[in-house]
Amino acid sequence: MTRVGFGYDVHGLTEGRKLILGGVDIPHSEGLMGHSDADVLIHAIMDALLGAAALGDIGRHFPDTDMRYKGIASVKLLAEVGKLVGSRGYDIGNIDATIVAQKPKLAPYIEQMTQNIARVLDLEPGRVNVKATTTEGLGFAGRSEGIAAYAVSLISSV
Ligand SMILES: Nc1ccn([C@@H]2O[C@H](COP(=O)(O)O)[C@@H](O)[C@H]2O)c(=O)n1
Ligand SMILES: C[C@@]1(CO)OP(=O)(O)OP(=O)(O)OC[C@H]1O
Repeated sequence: MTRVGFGYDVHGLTEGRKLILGGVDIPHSEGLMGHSDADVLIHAIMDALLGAAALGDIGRHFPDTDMRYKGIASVKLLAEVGKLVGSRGYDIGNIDATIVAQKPKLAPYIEQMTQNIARVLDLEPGRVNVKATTTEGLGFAGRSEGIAAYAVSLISSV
């Protein structure tokens, strides 16, 4: 059986934090706030995978009240989600994601993000696609108050 999953996440931008997206440390004047490294792209992807497998969401598996996850690299959590989905008898077909950010320009970092995600989930790179868009200055993302990410995934019973 093939199943689809969807994930969405938002984190606010602030000075004094690193900007980590798809496991890539991106030079910028601000970074994302969160209990973890606040990698909003990885969070959306994890929720898409958990959703496809009917396993809830990241808050259920990695509560933001648990100090084990304070400052953790979200790619480590993604590896856990990949194992969990695999342990339930599913293979990941593909992942597609969109980052919504007015700035910085993300195009130079997209390939590295894609490679990181594929490596962590032990997938061929062609099964992962990451995109970026602005909102033409509209809304919270357009005002650079935060960054959002959307993701979908397909998984299939082995
Ligand atoms: N933070 C971003 C946002 C977008 N891009 C790239 O620019 C292209 C055009 O963006 P629009 O919002 O005008 O659609 C988009 O397709 C991305 O390739 C980017 O690099 N970083
Ligand atoms: C990732 C977790 C880990 O504690 O913390 P945050 O970085 O705050 O991110 P969020 O998107 O709010 O999801 C909750 C948590 O699972």
